[in-house]
Amino acid sequence: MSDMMESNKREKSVSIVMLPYLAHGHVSPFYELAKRLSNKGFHIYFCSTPICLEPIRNINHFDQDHMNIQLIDLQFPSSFHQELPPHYHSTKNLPPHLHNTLLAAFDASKPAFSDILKTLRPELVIYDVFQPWAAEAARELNIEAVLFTVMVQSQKWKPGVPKVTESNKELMDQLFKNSVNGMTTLQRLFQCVTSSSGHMVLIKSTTEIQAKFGKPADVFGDIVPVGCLLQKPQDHAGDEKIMDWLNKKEASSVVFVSFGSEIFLSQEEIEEMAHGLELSNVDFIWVVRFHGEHNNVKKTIHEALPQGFLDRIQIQGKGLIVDWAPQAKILAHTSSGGFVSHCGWSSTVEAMMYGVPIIAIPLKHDQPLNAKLAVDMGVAIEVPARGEKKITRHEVAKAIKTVVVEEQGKEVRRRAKELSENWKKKEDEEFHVAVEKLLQLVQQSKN
Ligand SMILES: C[C@@H]1O[C@H](OP(=O)(O)OP(=O)(O)OC[C@H]2O[C@@H](n3ccc(=O)[nH]c3=O)[C@H](O)[C@@H]2O)[C@H](O)[C@H](O)[C@H]1O
Repeated sequence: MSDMMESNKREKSVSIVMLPYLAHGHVSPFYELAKRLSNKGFHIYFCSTPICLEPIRNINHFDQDHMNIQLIDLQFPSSFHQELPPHYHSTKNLPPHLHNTLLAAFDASKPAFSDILKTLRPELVIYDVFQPWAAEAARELNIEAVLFTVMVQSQKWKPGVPKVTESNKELMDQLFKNSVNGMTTLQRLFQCVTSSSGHMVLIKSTTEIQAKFGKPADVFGDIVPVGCLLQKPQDHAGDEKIMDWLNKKEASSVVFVSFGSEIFLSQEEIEEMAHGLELSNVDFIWVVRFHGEHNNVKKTIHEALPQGFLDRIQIQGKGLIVDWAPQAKILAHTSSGGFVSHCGWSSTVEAMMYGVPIIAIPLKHDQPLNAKLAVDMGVAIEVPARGEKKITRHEVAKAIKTVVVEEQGKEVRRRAKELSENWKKKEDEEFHVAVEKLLQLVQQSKN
C-alpha cells in the first residue's frame, strides 16, 4: 500500500472534536482547519454554540465537498439563559459588559462538552486558548487534546509583571487583570498550552511569520504552523450587489475598510473615517459594524455618518456602506488596491495571502502587535489610532492615497504581491507536516 494510501487509511480511523472560542475571528479559522483536515481523511465533529454555528450551517449546504464534517451544538446551562439569551452566545454582537458572563457560561458548559465526548469517543480534541477545561474533559476520558491558537501573538506573552505602554495598556489589562472564575486571560492561555498533548501547539501561521517571532515564551513547546487557513471565498446571498459594483472598478483602485467582527467605532471615529475616505478621493467599500448599544453611537447609520455623506457617495458612485461583506472575495478581487484594517489576525493574513497592502489602524487586543508585524514584513503602513492618538481624517486620507495611488507606496504594493506569491507555493507542504505530527500523536496514544 502506497504511503499516501497508508496515511489515508490511518486518517480514515481518526475522528476529531474541534472546539473554537465563541468569536467569529476564532470560529472561522477553526472551520478552515476542519475543512483541510477533512480533506486529509479525518472525520470532524465541529462543536460550538448554535449562534456560532449558524453562519456555517448557512453555507454548509454549498460545501458538499466537506461531508465528513458534522456540526455539534453545545448548550450553556439554562441558569445562564436569563442573563445571556442564545443570540448572545457569541462575541459577535455582545455588549462589552457581558464578555465575562459569556466566558463564565462557556466554562459552565464543561459537563455538556464531556457528555459530547462520551457519546462521540473521538481520538483527538482540538481546542482554543480560553477553555483549559476542554483539555481536562478530554484527559478524564483518556482522549488526546491539542491546542490550536489563532492569535499568533500569544506565543510571546510571558508571565510576570508586564511592561505596560500607552499602546498596549488595553491588551495588558485584558491579559493580566481581567479574571473569570479565578483565572486571568493569560492564566487560561498558559493552562491551555501546558495541557496540550505532546506539548504541541498548532498555530495559524507560516514558517516565514514564525521566523519573525524568534524564541516563543518558555511555556510553549513544539509550535506547529498550519498555514494561514485562507477562507475559500464563499458565495452568500446579497454579495452580488457588492461584487457587481466592484467589477466595474479599475484594477487596484478600490480600498476595502473593515474593523473585524467585534469592533464598533465610536461616533467620532465614524465621522473621522468618513471624512478621511472622502478626502482620499479613492473609491471604497466600508463595513460599518453597527450596534446602537455600543459607544454612544446614534441609533441609525444615517445619523452616525456626516450630513449628506451617503447621498454624495451614492451620486458619485464613490463608495458602498455595508454592515457585513464577503471580505475574502473582495480582497481576492483585482479591483482591490488597499485594505484599511484593525489587523485582527485573520484579516492580517488574508490581506497578505491575497497580496493587498494594508493601512493598519489597530484598536485593541493583539491588533497593535499584528500591525507592527505587517509593517515589519513590508506590506503595511500604520495610522496610530488609540491611546494618545485618535483616528484623524487627514492621517486616514494621506495613508490611503499613499498605499493605493501614490508613487511613495509603490514598494509596499510590490512587497504585498511578492509575499502573496511566495506563500501560495509553500502552504501545502507546511500543512502536511502538521498532519503527520497529529497522526503520530494519536498513534502513540494507541500504543
Ligand atoms: C483572532 C482574534 O480575532 C478577533 O476577531 P475579529 O473579528 O476582530 O478579527 P479577525 O481576526 O480579522 O477576523 C475577522 C474575520 O471576519 C471576516 N469578515 C469580517 C468582516 C466582514 O464584513 N466580513 C468578513 O468576512 C474576515 O474575513 C475575517 O476572516 C480579534 O480581531 C482579535 O484581535 C484577533 O486576535
